Amino acid sequence: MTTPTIILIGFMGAGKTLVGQTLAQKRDVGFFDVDHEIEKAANKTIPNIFSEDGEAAFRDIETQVLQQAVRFPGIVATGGGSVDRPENVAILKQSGATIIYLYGPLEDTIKRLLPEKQRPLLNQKSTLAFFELWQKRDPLYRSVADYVVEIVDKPAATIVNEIINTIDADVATKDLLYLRSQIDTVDRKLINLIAKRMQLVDEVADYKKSYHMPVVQKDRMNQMRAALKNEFSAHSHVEEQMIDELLNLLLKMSIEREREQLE
Ligand SMILES: Nc1ncnc2c1ncn2[C@@H]1O[C@H](COP(=O)(O)OP(=O)(O)OP(=O)(O)O)[C@@H](O)[C@H]1O
Ligand SMILES: O=C(O)C1=C[C@@H](O)[C@@H](O)[C@H](O)C1
Ligand SMILES: [Mg+2]
Repeated sequence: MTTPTIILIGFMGAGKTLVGQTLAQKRDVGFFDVDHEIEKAANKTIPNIFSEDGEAAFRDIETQVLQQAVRFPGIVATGGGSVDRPENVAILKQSGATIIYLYGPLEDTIKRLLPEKQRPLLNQKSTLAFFELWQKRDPLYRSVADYVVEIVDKPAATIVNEIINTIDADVATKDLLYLRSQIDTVDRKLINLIAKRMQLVDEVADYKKSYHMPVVQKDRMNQMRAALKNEFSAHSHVEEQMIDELLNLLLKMSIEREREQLE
């Protein structure tokens, strides 16, 4: 049986190269990185192609390499601009390959790229122009993708497992898997936020220790609860009971943590 082609698309920094390499190792198939092949074809780095030959020359080579990539038996990581040209969109759509969009909000992907300084467009463009580019590309990625996988706050290994579950699933469950992919992202965000809350609780404990204040301050707790119920009263997905139960848990955890530090 021939090895199918799986193509990863998405904005720069989404993790197409890292996730693609990990996925290829896990599936024991070959890996083709479009950016890497462009550099080999031009015999220079991407920043040098942009600065010496210009973006249009880069895009010409990208289209040629993309034509080879869609026939590669294994995992393909594209460049972030693979949907910029209508002819590339057509190549991807007609490829018959399984196309996976690694989706993450712009700010999360940019944060990863800032230390690397390897993406010429990130250095050239203003914040606004960069945001516009992301907004223009997002629907294009979605238009060619068979599956969308949420990447935010997930390690590469988790994303790889999600991709494997997604491509091995039947078509009828793909929408359910995307909803679950989004829920998994929200869960990771929640845990990161709770960790941040506990960090603040540690600072409050230090403060209370310095000023010899009691851990439990009933007025403050009642006031927090009332304010949240009031602010979210019109929200169709937030019930009072939910606020009560979540706050009970958060306050219990916080009080225990403060007591450990104060007593
Ligand atoms: N899920 C992840 N968790 C943590 N770091 C990640 C993750 N995915 C990618 N990274 C890191 O983010 C940076 C950008 O990732 P990568 O080069 O794979 O992105 P890309 O989508 O291939 O970008 P480009 O379109 O520019 O080629 C790398 O340093 C990589 O190690
Ligand atoms: O988003 C883009 O246009 C680019 C992304 C990178 O993968 C490289 O292909 C290059 O830096 C351009
Ligand atoms: Mg890459």
